[in-house]
Amino acid sequence: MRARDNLKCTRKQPIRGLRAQRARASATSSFITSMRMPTVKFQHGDTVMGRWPGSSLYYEVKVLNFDSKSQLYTVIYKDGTELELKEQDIMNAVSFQGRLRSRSRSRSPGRRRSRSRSPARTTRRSSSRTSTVTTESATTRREPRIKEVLEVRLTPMKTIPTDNNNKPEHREETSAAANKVSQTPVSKSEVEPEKVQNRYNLRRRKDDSDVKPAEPKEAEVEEAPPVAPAPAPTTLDFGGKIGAYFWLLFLPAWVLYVLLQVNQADPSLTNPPALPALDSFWDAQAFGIVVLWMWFQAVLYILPVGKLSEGMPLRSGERLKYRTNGFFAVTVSAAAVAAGVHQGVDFTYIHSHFLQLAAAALLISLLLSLYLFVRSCSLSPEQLALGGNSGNILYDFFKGRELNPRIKSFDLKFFCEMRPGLIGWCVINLGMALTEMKLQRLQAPSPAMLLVNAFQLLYVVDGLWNEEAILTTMDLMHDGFGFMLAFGDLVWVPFTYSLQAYYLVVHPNALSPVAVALIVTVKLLGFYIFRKSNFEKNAFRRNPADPRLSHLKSIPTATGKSLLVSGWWGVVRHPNYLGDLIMALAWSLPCGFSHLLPWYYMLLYYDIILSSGFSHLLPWYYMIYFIILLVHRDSRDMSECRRKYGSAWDQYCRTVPYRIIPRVY
Ligand SMILES: NC(=O)C1=CN([C@@H]2O[C@H](COP(=O)(O)OP(=O)(O)OC[C@H]3O[C@@H](n4cnc5c(N)ncnc54)[C@H](OP(=O)(O)O)[C@@H]3O)[C@@H](O)[C@H]2O)C=CC1
Ligand SMILES: CC(C)=CCC[C@@H](C)[C@H]1CC=C2C3=C(CC[C@@]21C)[C@@]1(C)CC[C@H](O)C(C)(C)[C@@H]1CC3
Repeated sequence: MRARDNLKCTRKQPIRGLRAQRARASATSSFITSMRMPTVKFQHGDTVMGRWPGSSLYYEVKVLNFDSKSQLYTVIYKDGTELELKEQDIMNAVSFQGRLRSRSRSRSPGRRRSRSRSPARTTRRSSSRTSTVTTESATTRREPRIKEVLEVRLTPMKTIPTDNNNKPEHREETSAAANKVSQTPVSKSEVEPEKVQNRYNLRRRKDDSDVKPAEPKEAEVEEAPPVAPAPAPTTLDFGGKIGAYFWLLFLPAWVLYVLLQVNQADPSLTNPPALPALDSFWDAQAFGIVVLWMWFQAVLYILPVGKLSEGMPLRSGERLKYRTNGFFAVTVSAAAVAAGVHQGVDFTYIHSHFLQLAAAALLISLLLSLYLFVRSCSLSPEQLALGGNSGNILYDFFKGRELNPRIKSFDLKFFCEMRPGLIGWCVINLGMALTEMKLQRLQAPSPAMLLVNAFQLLYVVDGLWNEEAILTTMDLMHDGFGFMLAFGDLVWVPFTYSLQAYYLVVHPNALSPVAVALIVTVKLLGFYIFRKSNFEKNAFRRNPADPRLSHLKSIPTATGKSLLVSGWWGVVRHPNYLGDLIMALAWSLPCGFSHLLPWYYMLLYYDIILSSGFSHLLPWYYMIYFIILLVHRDSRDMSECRRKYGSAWDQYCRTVPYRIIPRVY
């Protein structure tokens, strides 16, 4: 009851500025003096800024009480979450604003000009911004490398999921969820913070029904708050610094090795390719073709055709605009390629110069990564991605420092992720189909080749049709743009995702109509799960009140964003990965499953390893890589969401215990 009163009070009486703060403080302090209690910095009822555990985010909170024994303050967030915080993680709203102002003054002259310095203006800004206010903590500012350690007492609590209209979920369902929790405990590593040493004591108000998860409103987002510089990451992905050196050397070498291997007449493991002379990788014409292709895609990207979509709010609250005309780009590209085929352009060149084309793309991705790294050195820490500024040059070069590198409105990360590589992959597949026809003397591509081409084309066209959805993915929202993505987008995707088609050129595989029907069914099932789940998350992130999602339940988080706990996101934590994996299976099946047999025997008889052809692995290459990629991506995302959402994320993990495959993983 008291908590509810406090919450109402928070809503009705936002911070009124220094005078109100002082009046309240003096009234409470005389009360405290008369009670002969030890003096405490913040008083019951004060509206202050409280740091969210494990992050550098501060939210407006109300002080409920102070425990002199533990020296902890109990505070309540606007979504009803109660936490116990140490004094050093709480800031007086006025000094908080002062600090933000002084930071923004010293760091951004442009912003200084656009802001009023009057206290009234300051107060209004702080009270109107009901969602999040972001800054770095005093500790991280002074000592950016200090590991963030917050001693906060949190007790996992039941969060009552609301439906999409923010009505509390039906009681029975809540208790069902609670039962489920006790039956399926979440693993320790999932619940326990990885980077933060926390003792839990997180309480939610008993009655959540009137708590509307605060999604950022347009006006709030437009009033850009000062930006938190990216603190140096405390844990490094991809095996840390040593891992980054390894990947930097291994990934390009691996692609070139695989391409040399598949180029051989006998591509088996027992027949490793001889290292060719360096100049055989270089072909000026192939380089010119790759440059021309990228240029062509860049022109299509900047044409003022199609929608201008808004990205998700950045740490500054700003939202970038993206030209999402991917479907237009793929249509024009298809028309250009069709015209080329009609005019007799020899697309079998792609097959015969695959290695040189890949080497050219590798060179371009390397030059691009160098450019990205150099330009990121002159940026302020606010523009860097979280996780990309470890201070180690090679790690940061690999991981990517700048979050949204742009040349005017040309977004390099968005362009590379969605255009040249992705559309190029389809053109390569077409080249393989035409080569198959030529080498196998066919009138039309084989059914297996047609399936692989059609499935992967559908995947790419779907991605471009729903291009806006990429704006809510990890790469666009969190990852910096560096070698990993530049290489991934421009080399890895087009030149390794097309290996199934490459394989079929010289390894024909006859398919019965039943097999075709089965494979198509698998593909459609995967596609359905992938599309529906991505749609749900994307639509929910764009507009949580979307009427099409009114049947879904969500739980609020202290950041103002909610998490879906029903629908596809209530089945597993990454339903979109599940759909993607099923589709990957359908891409490999047309190449034949008998190739899996040698692998089965390999486990039994070592000597068969030597006689098993590497060619057998090729069609399953994507599937194997993709499982590794998605499992790793899932764990990266888990840590990131744990950091962002704290106990609400734990609650989600308890309610939805499986990550990708229901009841398996
Ligand atoms: N073919 C390929 O090579 C690859 C394909 N992909 C595909 O790309 C797509 C995007 O993948 P990716 O970016 O990795 O991840 P997701 O699209 O799954 O995005 C993860 C983010 O979604 C939000 N989220 C997580 N759980 C919930 C929930 N319950 N309710 C609402 N929001 C939630 C979180 O962000 P927040 O809360 O901050 O909004 C989280 O960080 C997937 O379909 C994947 O299969 C990915 C990699 C490679
Ligand atoms: C080994 C290595 C260097 C890996 C880098 C990872 C990248 C290859 C992938 C990271 C996320 C990706 C996505 C797609 C392609 C692969 C990369 C770039 C994607 C564009 C494919 C089409 C989908 O419809 C998609 C838009 C959902 C997807 C987004 C993520």
